[in-house]
Amino acid sequence: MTVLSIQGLKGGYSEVNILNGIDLAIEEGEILTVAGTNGAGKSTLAKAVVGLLPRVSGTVTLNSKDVTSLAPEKRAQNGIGYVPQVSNVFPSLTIIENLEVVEGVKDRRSRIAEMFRLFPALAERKRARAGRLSGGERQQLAYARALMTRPSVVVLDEPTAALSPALVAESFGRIASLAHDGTSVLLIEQRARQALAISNRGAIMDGGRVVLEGPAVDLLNNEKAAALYLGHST
Ligand SMILES: Nc1ncnc2c1ncn2[C@@H]1O[C@H](COP(=O)(O)OP(=O)(O)OP(=O)(O)O)[C@@H](O)[C@H]1O
Repeated sequence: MTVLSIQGLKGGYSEVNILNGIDLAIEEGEILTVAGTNGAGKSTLAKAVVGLLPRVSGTVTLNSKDVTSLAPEKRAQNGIGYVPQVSNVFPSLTIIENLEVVEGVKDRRSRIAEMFRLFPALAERKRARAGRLSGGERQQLAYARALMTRPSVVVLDEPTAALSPALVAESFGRIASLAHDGTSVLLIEQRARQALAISNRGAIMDGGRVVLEGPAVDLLNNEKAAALYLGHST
């Protein structure tokens, strides 16, 4: 079943389009990696999907419902989770407070308990202020916040960007298990090879367009993709 469908998406921050017509779809429990050059429009695509891009045309459909005209809060309530690249937690609030302030959560107590089960490191430090957490803990909290509403799809914008190398593999493992549990993932990543290695499908953006798309394994073996977009193999 298609969970998220993006059709003919164009838009930007002003009258100049950054996205020049994007068509993508993600099935249930699938990870779709979006990679590409710097400035290709990957973060802008993430913003368009979650409702934060000021100017868009085209459609975003979630579980067969057209959510294009919905505000970000409504999209979240409908099942789109988002972990932005920066500002993804409230530094002055404690871990537990960061979870308590997520809007649109029905069974809050049990969801918080579930998040502490999924992220035991957060449970241990639940009264610590988010601003005092390590990069890895902070990211776990950002994931937990995004998962509070039981999203059908989570949009992760460069989740490994601020992590030490030791934590990168752990982060990809966490993303894989999210999808294994049935959550679809739109994964924006600079570490394209590692991201594709845990993905079902991949798309490569350049100049606001998808220039290559297909099964992740095909992209990993595609010489053009490797030479132009995937960088070193480490
Ligand atoms: N808030 C903004 N206002 C105006 N232009 C912006 C804004 N954010 C990004 N842009 C522009 O949109 C274009 C695409 O940026 P975007 O961040 O989406 O690229 P990206 O593919 O995510 O790149 P990177 O991998 O470097 O983060 C760039 O030309 C950028 O300068």
